[in-house]
Amino acid sequence: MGFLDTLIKKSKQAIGYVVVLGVFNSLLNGGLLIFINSTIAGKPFPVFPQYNWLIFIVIVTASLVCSRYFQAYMIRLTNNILFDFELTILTKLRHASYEDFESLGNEKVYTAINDTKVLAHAPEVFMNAFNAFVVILCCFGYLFWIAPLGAAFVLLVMAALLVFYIVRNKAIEADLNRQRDLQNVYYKHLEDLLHGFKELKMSIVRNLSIFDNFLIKNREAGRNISIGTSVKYMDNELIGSYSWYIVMGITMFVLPVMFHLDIAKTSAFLITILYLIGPIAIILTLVPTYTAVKISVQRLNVFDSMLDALDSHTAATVNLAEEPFDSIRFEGVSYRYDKGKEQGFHLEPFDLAIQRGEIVFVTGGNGSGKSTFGYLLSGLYRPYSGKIYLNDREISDKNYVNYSDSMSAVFTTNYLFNDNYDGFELTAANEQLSEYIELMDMGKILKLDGEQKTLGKKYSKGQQKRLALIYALLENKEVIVLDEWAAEQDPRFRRYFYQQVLPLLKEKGKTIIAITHDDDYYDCATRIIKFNYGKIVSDSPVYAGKVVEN
Ligand SMILES: Nc1ncnc2c1ncn2[C@@H]1O[C@H](COP(=O)(O)OP(=O)(O)OP(=O)(O)O)[C@@H](O)[C@H]1O
Repeated sequence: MGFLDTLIKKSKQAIGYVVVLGVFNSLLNGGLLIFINSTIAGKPFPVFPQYNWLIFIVIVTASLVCSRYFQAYMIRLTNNILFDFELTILTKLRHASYEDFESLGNEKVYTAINDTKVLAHAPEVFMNAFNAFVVILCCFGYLFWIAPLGAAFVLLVMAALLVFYIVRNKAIEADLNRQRDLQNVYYKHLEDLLHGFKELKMSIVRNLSIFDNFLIKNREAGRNISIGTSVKYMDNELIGSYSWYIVMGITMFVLPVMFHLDIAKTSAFLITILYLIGPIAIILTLVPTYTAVKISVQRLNVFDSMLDALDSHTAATVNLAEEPFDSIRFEGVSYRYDKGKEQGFHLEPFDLAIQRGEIVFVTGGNGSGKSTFGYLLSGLYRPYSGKIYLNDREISDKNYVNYSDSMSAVFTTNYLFNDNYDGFELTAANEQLSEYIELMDMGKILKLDGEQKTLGKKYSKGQQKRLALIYALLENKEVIVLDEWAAEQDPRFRRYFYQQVLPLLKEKGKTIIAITHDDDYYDCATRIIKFNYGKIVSDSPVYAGKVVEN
C-alpha cells in the first residue's frame, strides 16, 4: 500500500470520531464566549442564574476533557501513521533489487523519511484547522446575532487584511525556493569538503578554490537571501499582529458611530475578536502546511513508484539454499546498464557453466565487465536477456532471493556491519571461528572476549577484507564469490591466500569464483575466464599449474 493510501485509510477511520469531538469542543468554546460576554454585560445565564459559577466550571471542565481526548487521539493517530510509513519504507527497501537501490540513491531514502514526517502530521494540522474554523464560525455567528451590519463590516476588514497577508507570504516563497536551491548546492560542496578532506589538505589551489569560489560564495548568497526573507517575514508577522489592532480600533471607534453599537455590544465584539486571534493563527498555518504536504506527496509518489516496480521481483521464495550445490549455468545471458538504449556499457550474450569444486578466476582489463559479471553471478543484477540455472533449476523472479542466498560474496567495496545480523557465535568457544581467524592470520588482532556484537571495524583495508572473508566462511555456503579480494593483501599473504587458502577451501568442498588481476597466481585456479570489452574472449582450463589456451 502506498503512502497516500495509508494516510487516507487511517484518516478515514479517524475522521468521524475526530469531527464529532472537534465540533463538540468548538461549540463548548463558543458557548464559553457567549457566557463570558453575557456575564460582562450583566446578563446572567437564563437557567439557574444563582449557579452561574458552576455552569462556567462545567463548561470549562468539559472543554478541557474534550481537548485532552482530541489531542491524545491525534498524537496516537500521527504516531501510528508515522510507524506505518516507516514500515512501508523499510519493507520496500528490503525487497528492492540491488539495481533499483543503486539507481535510487541514499539521499532519496533520507528525503522520503523526512517527507513521511510532514505527511504524518498533516491530519493533525488539518483537524486543528477544522476545529479552528468551527470556532471562527461560532464567533461570527454570535457577532451577526448581536449586530449583523457591524459583523459584516468586521468580516470584510478581516478578510481584506488576511488576503494582504497571504499575498505577501506567497512573495516570500520564491525567495525560499532560491534559498533551498543554494542549500542543496552547499551540501554538495560540503560533502566534497568532508569526504575529500585528505585530498583538499594535499593541494593549496584546491583548498582555496573550494572555499573561495564555492563554499564562501554560496554562503554569502545564502546569507543575503536569508536576511531579505527574514526581514520580509518579520514585516509580515508584524503586519499580521498589528492587523488585530486595526480591527480592534475599528470596533472601538468606527462601529459605535457607524452602526450605533452600545458599550455592551462593543465590548462583546472586542472580546470575540480577541477570542478569534488563536483560531485564525491556526488557519494561517494551513497555507505553508498545504504546500509542504503537496511537495512531500509528489516526492513520495516518485519514491513509491520506483520501489513498487521492484516488489514483484521478490514476490515469493523457493528454497534453493538448502540443496547441495551442483552447478550454475548461464544461457544467452546479457546485461545492459542502460536497459536497452544502445548507450553505455553492456555485457554481450554469453553461455557458461560452473561446476561444483571449481576454482574459477575471472580476469580482464579495467572496465571489461568482470564486476558486472560478478553481480549477475551473485544475483544482485538480473540479466537483460537469457537465463540462469542453479542445479538445472531456472532462476526466476520468484527465487532470486534464494539464489543469492545460496552463495557468499565479498565485494570490492565490502561493508562490515555494526551488529551481528547473522547471529554468529562470536566467542572463543566457536571452533570454526577460531579456525578461520587462524587461517586469515588475524589471531593477534581479533580478541574474542565473548561480549562483542561484532569483531570490530577499525582495521586496515587488507584486514577488513580478511574479516569479511571470515564472516563469509562462517555462513557455510558452498559457493563463494570474491571480487579482487587479494588486491589489498601484502605479497606474503597474497601468495599464502592463493597457494594455501584456496586449495584448502576447495578441499572443504567450496566452489570459488574469484575476480582477479593477479596473473602470477593463475596456476592456482582450475579455470580462467577472460573478459574484454563486455565479452568473454577466452575460457581456459588449468592443468598441472598451466593455463591451457583454447
Ligand atoms: N552503475 C553503473 N551504471 C552504468 N555503467 C556502469 C555502472 N557500473 C559500471 N558501469 C560501467 O560498466 C563497465 C564495466 O564495469 P565493471 O565494473 O564491470 O568493470 P571491471 O572489469 O570490473 O573493471 P575493474 O577491473 O576496473 O574493476 C565500465 O565501463 C563502467 O563504466
